[in-house]
Amino acid sequence: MLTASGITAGYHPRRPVITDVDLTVESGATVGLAGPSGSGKSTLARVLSLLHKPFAGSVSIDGTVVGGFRYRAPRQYRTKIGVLFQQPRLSVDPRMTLRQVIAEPSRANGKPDRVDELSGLVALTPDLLARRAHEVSDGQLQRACLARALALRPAYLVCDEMTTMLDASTTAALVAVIRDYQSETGAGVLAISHDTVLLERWADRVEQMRTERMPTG
Ligand SMILES: Nc1ncnc2c1ncn2[C@@H]1O[C@H](COP(=O)(O)OP(=O)(O)OP(=O)(O)O)[C@@H](O)[C@H]1O
Repeated sequence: MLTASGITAGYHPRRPVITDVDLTVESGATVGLAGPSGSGKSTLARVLSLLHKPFAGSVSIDGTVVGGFRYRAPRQYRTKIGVLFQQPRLSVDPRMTLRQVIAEPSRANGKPDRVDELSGLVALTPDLLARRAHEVSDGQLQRACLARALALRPAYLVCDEMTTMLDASTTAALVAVIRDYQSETGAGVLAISHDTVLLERWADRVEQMRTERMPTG
């Protein structure tokens, strides 16, 4: 289980974006997270991915409270969680080829890269693997980001508006890849989306992010 307990988090200690939020993603389950824009879904996703330190509360993985966030997150926990963001371009060095993007987590962790296997999974051809991030479409780049997210065989996958920039057929293809990965490995998935139709189809249950304060702007 990937669990957030009593999370209060945000970008200014006096104005937290989320207050005392609990959320659990069970192994093998797909949990949807819906809620209005600005309600803090991405903030919670970043806390659960150990990328953002909360003001209060804890994240635990399979029963153990994780001791640190960001660069202080222990590697054995960080690598258990794969993350996909809405805008693949913001999470990729544009000078890297897609092959380098997919190989990066394995290289950084001293593991053999599985680029051929992973690229087959997300249907990226050798021709596309040789292109740089700025030379491919958003959909092709998001396919590479999904392959990268699966590279270390994470026990949990956090998908934050992963499909917002994509057309319907790429969305369906990526969701299918995640479903297959899940049935093979028993991974738990957190799926955040504005698209309630997609969430109803994709998730086993859908949680609502409650709003503490109205979004400004
Ligand atoms: N890096 C940041 N610095 C300061 N404020 C931020 C930052 N990121 C998000 N916020 C603010 O935190 C609030 C919650 O944002 P967040 O992205 O978590 O919500 P969300 O529910 O994911 O919204 P959306 O559905 O629009 O993505 C918003 O008011 C946003 O402006």
